[in-house]
Amino acid sequence: MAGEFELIESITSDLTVGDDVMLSVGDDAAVLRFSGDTVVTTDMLIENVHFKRQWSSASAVGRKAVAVNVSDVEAMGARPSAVVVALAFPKDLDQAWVAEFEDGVKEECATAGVSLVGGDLSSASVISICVTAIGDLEGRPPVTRFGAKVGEVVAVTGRLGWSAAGLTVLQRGFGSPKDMVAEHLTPSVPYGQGIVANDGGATAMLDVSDGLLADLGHLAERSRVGIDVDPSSVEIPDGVARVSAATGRDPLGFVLAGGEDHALVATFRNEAVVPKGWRVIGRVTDSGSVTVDGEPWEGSAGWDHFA
Ligand SMILES: Nc1ncnc2c1ncn2[C@@H]1O[C@H](COP(=O)(O)OP(=O)(O)O)[C@@H](O)[C@H]1O
Ligand SMILES: Cc1ncc(C[n+]2csc(CCOP(=O)(O)OP(=O)(O)O)c2C)c(N)n1
Ligand SMILES: [Mg+2]
Ligand SMILES: [Mg+2]
Ligand SMILES: [Mg+2]
Repeated sequence: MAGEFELIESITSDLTVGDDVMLSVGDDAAVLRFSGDTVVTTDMLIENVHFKRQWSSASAVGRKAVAVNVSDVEAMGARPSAVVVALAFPKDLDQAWVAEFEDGVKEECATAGVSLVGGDLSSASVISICVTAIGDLEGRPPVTRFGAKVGEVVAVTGRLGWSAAGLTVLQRGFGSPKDMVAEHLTPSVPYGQGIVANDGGATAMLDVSDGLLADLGHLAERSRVGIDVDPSSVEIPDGVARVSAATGRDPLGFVLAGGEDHALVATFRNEAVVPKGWRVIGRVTDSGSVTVDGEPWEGSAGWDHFA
């Protein structure tokens, strides 16, 4: 393994940045210039909690670390601008793992349209990653979790259930359906749709990380409303149906409570204003809780790190 500063040099020597980056890596902090209010968010990926080395390539872990963070910037209705990436790993880790991880980070930054403007390296007993993502509202209002009103519709864009189906087969030692597994290892965030929803009049929004019903629960609580999901409007992807048949688990469970989807879910005043590419899956009610076809969901609504 190279020394810390040689590693930083090899990671950062080929970086390119966007026009809003005044100063990138090599100083004590980066400097960005925005035209509107700034959005900032952070999320960690911890080995054996969020990924396993035997399941994920280093590149997939790098891509996921960026994707799950930029997803939160999208969920505020902002334009994602930049990320900083902190990585800690065991001293005996193969240096190629670090290089491939950083390649994955850069690849996803390019896909998401963000600049890598800094980071940190440390040693640790397991691979631990912390990304902070920054976005520019460019004069728009933020789309919060607390703006949903009774009578509005709930709509989603992105893939629901794929990630959980992929995780389920990985946990059983299998590698297919490949599209489900790939989605779990690197979620395909609907980049650009946060702004589309904001400009389309979304009244509240979040990204689905813990599970659709759990996350809708956060939105309902913050907005002091209820939400009813119409299960007949929720598509069951082929791969989810296959994993469900193989495991005997309810396909709706993957879609409604699976987690790590990084789809965007938002409320809109009515169906007519729902943007193209978004599917209506439910309504905002006055029940004060999240229901599925009017009934409480039996079983887990999503992930809890300490449950
Ligand atoms: N350790 C912490 N200190 C301060 N705020 C936190 C901490 N952990 C989570 N939060 C905040 O709590 C809110 C919910 O967090 P979380 O469920 O992780 O959101 P998300 O699923 O979008 O990542 C966010 O606003 C987040 O910034
Ligand atoms: C090895 C492994 N076990 C379990 C999971 C499943 N899992 C881990 S964290 C999580 C929920 C989302 O992660 P979190 O850190 O809560 O993200 P946030 O809500 O903060 O965006 C899920 C479904 C996984 N991805 N990898
Ligand atoms: Mg979080
Ligand atoms: Mg979120
Ligand atoms: Mg969470």
